[in-house]
Amino acid sequence: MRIGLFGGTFDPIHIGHLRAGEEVWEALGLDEVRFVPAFLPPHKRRGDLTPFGHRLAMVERAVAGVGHLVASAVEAERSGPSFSVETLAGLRAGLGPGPRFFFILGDDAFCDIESWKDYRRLTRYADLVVMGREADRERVAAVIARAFPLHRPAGPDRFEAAGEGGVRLLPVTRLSVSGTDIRRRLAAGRSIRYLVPGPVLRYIEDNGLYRAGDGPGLPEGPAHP
Ligand SMILES: Nc1ncnc2c1ncn2[C@@H]1O[C@H](COP(=O)(O)OP(=O)(O)OP(=O)(O)O)[C@@H](O)[C@H]1O
Ligand SMILES: O=C(O)c1ccc[n+]([C@@H]2O[C@H](COP(=O)([O-])O)[C@@H](O)[C@H]2O)c1
Repeated sequence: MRIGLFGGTFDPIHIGHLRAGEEVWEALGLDEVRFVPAFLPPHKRRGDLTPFGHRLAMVERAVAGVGHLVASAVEAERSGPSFSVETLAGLRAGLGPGPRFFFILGDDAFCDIESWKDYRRLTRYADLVVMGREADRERVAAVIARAFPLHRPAGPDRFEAAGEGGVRLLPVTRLSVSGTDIRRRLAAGRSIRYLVPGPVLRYIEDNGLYRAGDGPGLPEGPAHP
């Protein structure tokens, strides 16, 4: 079984994440892509982070009825930050050597990977799939060379090392949508229709999320500079 794991804060999940997950599923012939909301995102210590239960509920609604896209609560109730290497090691321990995992992340997140916990161990448990634009290929290749020095080019967009998961660059459509922009629009009382799936929009409205003054998600400015 080939399982994609797409981690994120997902505050909220939006059409950019969903379209990217769909394209990775299709391009790599995966059985499923699991969207994994981080219980405590290691690098996003926003005081206004929406509670995990709401972020997971929005992911569940976003993928409902799509068999190959799945919501995963694997990082729920983790004590301390949700380090990806621990998530992958836990999944591997639970499921054995059978499934092949593909950890999916954007090139923005990947270019920061040298600050992640035990990042070199990630390829012990999974292949890394870096979604990005062709234009950013050189920048990503430079990070791969530094962060995964044992991985050697094995094709234009693939890097491999013996006995390890590979690292590959995969161009996907990057819709110009972000959680930050969505939270700002909602805090300003503006529409986010069509930036998130209808059931996610309804969930946000029904639960009063991201509203100025009383919601749990009230960004004052960029989530990160
Ligand atoms: N529009 C998009 N298209 C494809 N991938 C995206 C897009 N936005 C974010 N990602 C990727 O999804 C993963 C999770 O992102 P995250 O949940 O932080 O979303 P975000 O929209 O960037 O949120 P925020 O604006 O709050 O930082 C990261 O690997 C990121 O690179
Ligand atoms: O393991 C780490 O040290 C680590 C540091 C930063 C981010 N991550 C993971 O990367 C994914 C995207 O994170 P973010 O902050 O861009 O939403 C999400 O699954 C995070 O848990 C993981």
